[in-house]
Amino acid sequence: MKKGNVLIKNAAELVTCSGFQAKKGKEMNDLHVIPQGAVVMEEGIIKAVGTTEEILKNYNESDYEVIDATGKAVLPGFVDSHTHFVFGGYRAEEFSWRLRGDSYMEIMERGGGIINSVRATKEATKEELHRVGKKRLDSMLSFGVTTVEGKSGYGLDYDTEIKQLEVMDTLNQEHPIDIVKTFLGAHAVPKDYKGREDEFIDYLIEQVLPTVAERNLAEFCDIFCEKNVFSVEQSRRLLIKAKEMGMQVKLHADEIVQLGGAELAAELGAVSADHLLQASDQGIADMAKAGVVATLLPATAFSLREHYARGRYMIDQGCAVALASDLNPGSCFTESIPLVFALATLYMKMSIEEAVTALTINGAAAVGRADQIGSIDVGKQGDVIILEFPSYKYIPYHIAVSTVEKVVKKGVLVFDKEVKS
Ligand SMILES: N=CN[C@@H](CCC(=O)O)C(=O)O
Ligand SMILES: [Zn+2]
Repeated sequence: MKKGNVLIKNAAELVTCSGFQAKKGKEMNDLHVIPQGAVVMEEGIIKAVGTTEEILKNYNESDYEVIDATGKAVLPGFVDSHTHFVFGGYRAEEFSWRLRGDSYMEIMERGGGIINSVRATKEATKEELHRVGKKRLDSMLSFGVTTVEGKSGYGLDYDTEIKQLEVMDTLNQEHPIDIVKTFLGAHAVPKDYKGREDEFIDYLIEQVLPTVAERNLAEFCDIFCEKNVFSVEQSRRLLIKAKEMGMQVKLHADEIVQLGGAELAAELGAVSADHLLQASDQGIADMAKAGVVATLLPATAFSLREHYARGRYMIDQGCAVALASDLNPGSCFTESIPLVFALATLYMKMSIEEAVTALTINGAAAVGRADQIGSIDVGKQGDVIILEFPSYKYIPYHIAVSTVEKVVKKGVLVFDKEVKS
């Protein structure tokens, strides 16, 4: 039997999330569920999808590793489309300061925040970053994540930004989770460039971006477009150059202050704009029109005790919404997909169906891979999860606890809660 040949049968619900592009507005409620479903994968690619009766008529079980999913729901693997999972050090002290009342930006403005992680990441060896990165990927896999986006941004200089991207490259080759790399050299203003932000953007454009693009070290370029970080004009300048060098673009937009990041994302044809807690009505309308995925990060709002992004309103305005963890050492140290589900459904007024879409096909769209992953469709990569419960509705219902029992990646069983190591 060839590697990657799997037949999963008798799924109480086969939640296909069928589609090859982002789902917008009302489409987000449509999960395309097949009761008593089955899926066949050959050499890691989905070959057939249907009811178990149909599939067993046409495929011989002896040719496959068979997984009996009786009483269980099967879904596409989750796509966590916004993380900063490769970083050195921790910032637990800052968390306690925030509990005391200090704000995220106050800590950043007095020289803490991202800059603290930059120092620790510069000091960390590649081996250390690899070890902690792998540990975090293992944890994500246990939550059913099969593809993750990972950003650099804790270097802010050539050597450390490249080091982070290279570590992600190695992990991508070794770990079952696929990693989509994003260059976030403009994540904060380094101390030496305070007040000279334009020169720092010039430095990134002239001295770092060309290597990232030439060596194909990242598919995306991102920027923290925020008051007291990088302006709309600086963001536009960097991202236009990144596009000219063949990269796709994303933005950390309108997180703390309404700056016009959502409007800029639409103007530039960004693949996604992320955070969006303060996005304006006009920005949301522009994003819906331009087809920019709105990537919402409710665990960050929760951790910072901010109000949540207007997910319900964005969907009602016709946006495609994705959800992601935002795993990072500062504003949101969690890889918990169940927490994201709980917050999106309970506090952002998203239906369970919309939340499932946001973490599967729309997560895939947010990393430019909706044609390859994010749904159980013939021709796509065989990335699926099997829950320990019969319906996808158990995901947020079992509050903040993982319901994922098994993970199949490219047709291979890579995580099984039942098998104790
Ligand atoms: N907001 C900016 N960047 C990160 C936080 C990074 C950090 O605090 O280390 C985010 O997406 O939440
Ligand atoms: Zn981020």
